[in-house]
Amino acid sequence: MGDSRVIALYITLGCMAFIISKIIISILLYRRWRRKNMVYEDGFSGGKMVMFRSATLQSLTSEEFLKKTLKLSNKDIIGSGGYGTVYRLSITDSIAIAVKRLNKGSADRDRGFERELEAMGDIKHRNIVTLHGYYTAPHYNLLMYQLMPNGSLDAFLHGKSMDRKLLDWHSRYKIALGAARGIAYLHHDCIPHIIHRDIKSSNILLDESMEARVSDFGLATLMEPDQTHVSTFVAGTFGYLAPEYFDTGRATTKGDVYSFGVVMLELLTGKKPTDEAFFEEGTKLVTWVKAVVEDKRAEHVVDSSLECYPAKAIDYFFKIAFMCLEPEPSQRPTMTEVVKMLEQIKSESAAKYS
Ligand SMILES: Nc1ncnc2c1ncn2[C@@H]1O[C@H](COP(=O)(O)OP(=O)(O)OP(=O)(O)O)[C@@H](O)[C@H]1O
Repeated sequence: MGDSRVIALYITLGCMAFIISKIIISILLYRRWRRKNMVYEDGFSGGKMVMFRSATLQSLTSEEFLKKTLKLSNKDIIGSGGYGTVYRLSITDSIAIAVKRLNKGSADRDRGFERELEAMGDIKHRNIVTLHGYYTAPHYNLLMYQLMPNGSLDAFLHGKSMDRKLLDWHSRYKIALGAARGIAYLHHDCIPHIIHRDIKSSNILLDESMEARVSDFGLATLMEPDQTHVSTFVAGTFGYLAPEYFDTGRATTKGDVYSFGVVMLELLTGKKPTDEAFFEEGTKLVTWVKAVVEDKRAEHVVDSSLECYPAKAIDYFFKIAFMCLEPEPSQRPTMTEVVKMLEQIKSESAAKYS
């Protein structure tokens, strides 16, 4: 009897020690989380929110936005790049936006930064991702973009192989034409004209109907990219940069045309221009495709996921891409001319597939 009491006492003491240690651990964890959160909150406090004429977010207040932003966690991340991390932020049950948090210290916080953002906020085009507004604080800058439910062209082409199969010839053609229209608008219809400087498949986003929307324009001119991000060279991304850029370092509309030509080849071949295999073999996507197509073996470079495609239309698509990829910038067409040439394909063959 005496023994069983002692055992019961030991069990009770053991349970109490276990519960007390759990409570102490929880308090310590909570205090650590609170401290971290306060540091995070401090980084955002004292900021300013600017909204452009956005019907979607008209009633969103700065406090509400901040409250929601502070709740963002890793599970809300939809992507990250050289300039920061992109999160999905729900505003209401039916409305969500993409918030890009620019890496601490990478943004130029002076007035010039805001002026450029305001210029971007004025741009409304069906092939350009809308910038709803921004929040600028002492330690962070947040950009609020229209959320693109189908992510980036890059993820579609180089992500899961199933996704690539979903991109038939007609979808690829439609994406090329939409992106070309968006870039042409930046080059020729915006005042002042805008040079994108970083045209690539990860900056071509896809809306709910797989229509292309150009994103990230202007960011390359707004700030120096993150030092640790290897794919970004001054402004722009290795694999997409026009050859003259390496000599002059000057961004031009013809440089964007070249990068668009690379995206066209990416669409047709399904190959990533930044693929290490090209560098290892001392070549690039452009050189490889040109050599094979000139050898009249175009079918060898066309993406094998494209099971059925109109050969004539593909030939013309290659021709347009090579015009964009002319080494001499003055020989390249303007983006308006590219749009016109792509539209000709539509009237000739794409209609068959729509
Ligand atoms: N508005 C958006 N809607 C949906 N997804 C987005 C949006 N903006 C960005 N993303 C996703 O986040 C990823 C990262 O975007 P981000 O612009 O930060 O970097 P990147 O373009 O991939 O690279 P870099 O910063 O070097 O240009 C994109 O590839 C895309 O998948």
